[in-house]
Amino acid sequence: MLYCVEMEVNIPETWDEEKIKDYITREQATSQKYQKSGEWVYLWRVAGQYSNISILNVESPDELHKILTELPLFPYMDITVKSLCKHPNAIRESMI
Ligand SMILES: O=C(O)CC1=CCC(=O)O1
Repeated sequence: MLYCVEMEVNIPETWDEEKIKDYITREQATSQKYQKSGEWVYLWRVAGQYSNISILNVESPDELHKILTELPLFPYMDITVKSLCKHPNAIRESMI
């Protein structure tokens, strides 16, 4: 199942640089684990915003939930999930 996920990051203003660095390092490790497994297919920064657009290819909504809640920054992100299916007018097969 394909999902488009938008994650808007809201780091609390009270965090110091060390704490921010720690979260970002652990966030990277978690997302790269799923990028390497092939479940996290694309990760794009939204230009000019502290947010990303990601495409995930996972077995189920439960698996998507498991991955998203494993992210250290999960409690500090506003997340929007959209389920994707084929567009009838698409001229290319999905590369995923
Ligand atoms: O967009 C961000 O910086 C938050 C994030 C989610 C996965 C990741 O690697 O970073």
